[in-house]
Amino acid sequence: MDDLTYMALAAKVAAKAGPDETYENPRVGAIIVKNGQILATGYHHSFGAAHAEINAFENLRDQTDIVDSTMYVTLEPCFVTGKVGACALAIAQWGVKRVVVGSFDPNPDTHGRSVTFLRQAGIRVDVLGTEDSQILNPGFYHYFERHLPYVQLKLAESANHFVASSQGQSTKITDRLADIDVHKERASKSAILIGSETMLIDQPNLTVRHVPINHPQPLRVVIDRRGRLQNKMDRATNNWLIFTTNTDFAKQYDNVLLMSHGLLSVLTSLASKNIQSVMVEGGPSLITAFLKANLWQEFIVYTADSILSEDGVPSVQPLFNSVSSYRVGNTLKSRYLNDRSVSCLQE
Ligand SMILES: NC(=O)C1=CN([C@@H]2O[C@H](COP(=O)(O)OP(=O)(O)OC[C@H]3O[C@@H](n4cnc5c(N)ncnc54)[C@H](OP(=O)(O)O)[C@@H]3O)[C@@H](O)[C@H]2O)C=CC1
Ligand SMILES: Nc1c(N[C@@H]2O[C@H](COP(=O)(O)O)[C@@H](O)[C@H]2O)[nH]c(=O)[nH]c1=O
Ligand SMILES: [Zn+2]
Repeated sequence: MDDLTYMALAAKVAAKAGPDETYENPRVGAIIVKNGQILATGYHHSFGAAHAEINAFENLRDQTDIVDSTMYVTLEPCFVTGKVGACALAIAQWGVKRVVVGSFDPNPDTHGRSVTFLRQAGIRVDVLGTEDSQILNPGFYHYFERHLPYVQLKLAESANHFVASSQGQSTKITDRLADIDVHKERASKSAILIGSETMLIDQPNLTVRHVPINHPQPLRVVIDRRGRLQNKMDRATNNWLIFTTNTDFAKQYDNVLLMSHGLLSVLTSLASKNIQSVMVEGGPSLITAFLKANLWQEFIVYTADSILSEDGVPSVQPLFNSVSSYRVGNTLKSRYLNDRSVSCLQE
């Protein structure tokens, strides 16, 4: 097998973890090859857990076999010690002869540094420049390359395209199976964002509850330009972040921030708080504003099989073709991408 085939295999191994499990960490796969034989594979299972390279090493039947082997890894090994030790340092000590990297790490803490370090340690390093890692981790690359959170818009609608049964009403649309899927989507994000009307009408929790997580809950964010939540601060306590243009409101609370230039300034502010990805969970007015401002990367719509009254709150109809559409139980999940270069391999 050639380098590209081994790398494609490493990407498949990386995809064994879901984005809801690795959260703000990238999904990474590694393969150890010697004399044309795959000796071990490994991947990053979950946020804060051992990295792919370490797991591959641990999975070797005989760890002395690592000497003079080739390690294929979808993403440049990490250079700095974070939640776990730096993989580049471990690899340099193992006696690996060659490291084949799929893509440079976009994180400036590592970018190019591990490749240089391993070469200086006498290891041959080849960077293939394959796209697997970008496809596996669109949010991770978007955040570090564009310095803005990856924005996923999301709505749940009835079969006849309404998001609520009437104005001022909260309506449960999705069933249990779809809710589990929604919560997996939530679990892969750093923050969940809603508009003020949704906050006032739905009084939502916006937590991950239907799937287990071993990482922090997403930050809950509301855009409330007029400051209508001013007298309802019992719900939006310190755990929530509120963006407003109402200076009096912003002066009163530490978790209420002034937004100066519309939605882009909200995203810029979130990026400065290390928020890598945001799920915008409605309502339709806010989703439309993100679409119009072209400040989105992905839009998912859950279409239930139920019918709501024609007096309901209309959903947002995407004017582009979905890149994937499949059933989650009785619900149709459609995914639309703004940047067609980002594929949907993460499913
Ligand atoms: N089924 C589903 O998936 C969902 C259904 N819903 C339902 O939808 C209904 C509410 O819908 P909707 O009124 O659209 O609610 P939104 O949550 O979108 O809130 C609307 C408010 O958002 C703010 N807003 C609008 N445009 C912008 C902009 N460009 N920049 C910043 N803020 C903006 C405005 O308030 P201000 O000017 O004060 O900032 C506006 O009044 C409810 O019935 C709710 O139950 C809600 C979410 C999801
Ligand atoms: N009604 C509706 C959704 N509505 C969205 O979910 C929020 C409620 O979240 P929580 O309080 O955590 O359950 C609500 O404010 C709105 O943003 N989502 C869905 O997947 N399906 C649904 O039927
Ligand atoms: Zn690492």
